[in-house]
Amino acid sequence: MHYIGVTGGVGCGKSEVLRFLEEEYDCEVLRSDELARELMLPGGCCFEPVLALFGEEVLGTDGQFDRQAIAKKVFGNPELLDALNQITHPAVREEIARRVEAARKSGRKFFFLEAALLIEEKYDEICNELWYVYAEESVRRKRLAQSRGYSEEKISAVMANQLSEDVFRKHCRFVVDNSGSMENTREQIRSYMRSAFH
Ligand SMILES: CC(C)(COP(=O)(O)OP(=O)(O)OC[C@H]1O[C@@H](n2cnc3c(N)ncnc32)[C@H](O)[C@@H]1O)[C@@H](O)C(=O)NCCC(=O)NCCS
Ligand SMILES: Nc1ncnc2c1ncn2[C@@H]1O[C@H](COP(=O)(O)OP(=O)(O)OP(=O)(O)O)[C@@H](O)[C@H]1O
Repeated sequence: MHYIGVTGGVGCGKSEVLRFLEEEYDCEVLRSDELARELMLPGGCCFEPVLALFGEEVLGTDGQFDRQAIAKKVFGNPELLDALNQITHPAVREEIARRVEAARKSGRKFFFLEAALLIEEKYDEICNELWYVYAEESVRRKRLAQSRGYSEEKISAVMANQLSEDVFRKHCRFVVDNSGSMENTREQIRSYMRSAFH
């Protein structure tokens, strides 16, 4: 099984790329943001420790975490973001390993893992290769404002906690430029897949 990590900064198009891969190839895909979200639900292994870190003020009326309230706190405060990461990352890492093993046993050809933090978390040592989904910053800002209503300040705060384009490029074997249409992006991926895994 080829184990491929898909990374890139906020709003570059990782989720769109995974959606395409899921449709087109015999693969299992895993979105680590989604997994972290599951583990932070009431009853999940990260719920109590995260609650202890932030207090009841980050709980919504439904008893689940209010992600916006947490984002507001952590993206302007590196120590607090670090404390959150220390709770979520080991749990996410363990669950990823379990799911990769299950996919391997089931005979899948590819496993795609999506995460913004693959390089920081040293997944280049764990995956067979990393891909970088790149898109021009102005394009990312426009898409995030339109689709998620993110403010300029929120986007800047998240970007300030992420790696520079140079570092992403240095660690990744394949760079897909998602600044244009999704069809253009799909063609770049098809072409790489043909040449790398014919
Ligand atoms: C801080 C939270 C509540 C913000 O939620 P929100 O829905 O507003 O934003 P979203 O999850 O879409 O993330 C926005 C952007 O920030 C990036 N990001 C998310 N968590 C982190 C982090 N811990 N460190 C750096 N960047 C991060 C995301 O990849 C994305 O690019 C949420 O991201 C979270 O619970 N993070 C902790 C879990 C985690 O570590 N996730 C990363 C994958 S392991
Ligand atoms: N090529 C494209 N053309 C038009 N819109 C796009 C394209 N690629 C992505 N988008 C849109 O841009 C937004 C951000 O893309 P996406 O959610 O895939 O980014 P992401 O990298 O997964 O973000 P995050 O880092 O927050 O997880 C989405 O609304 C998505 O539909």
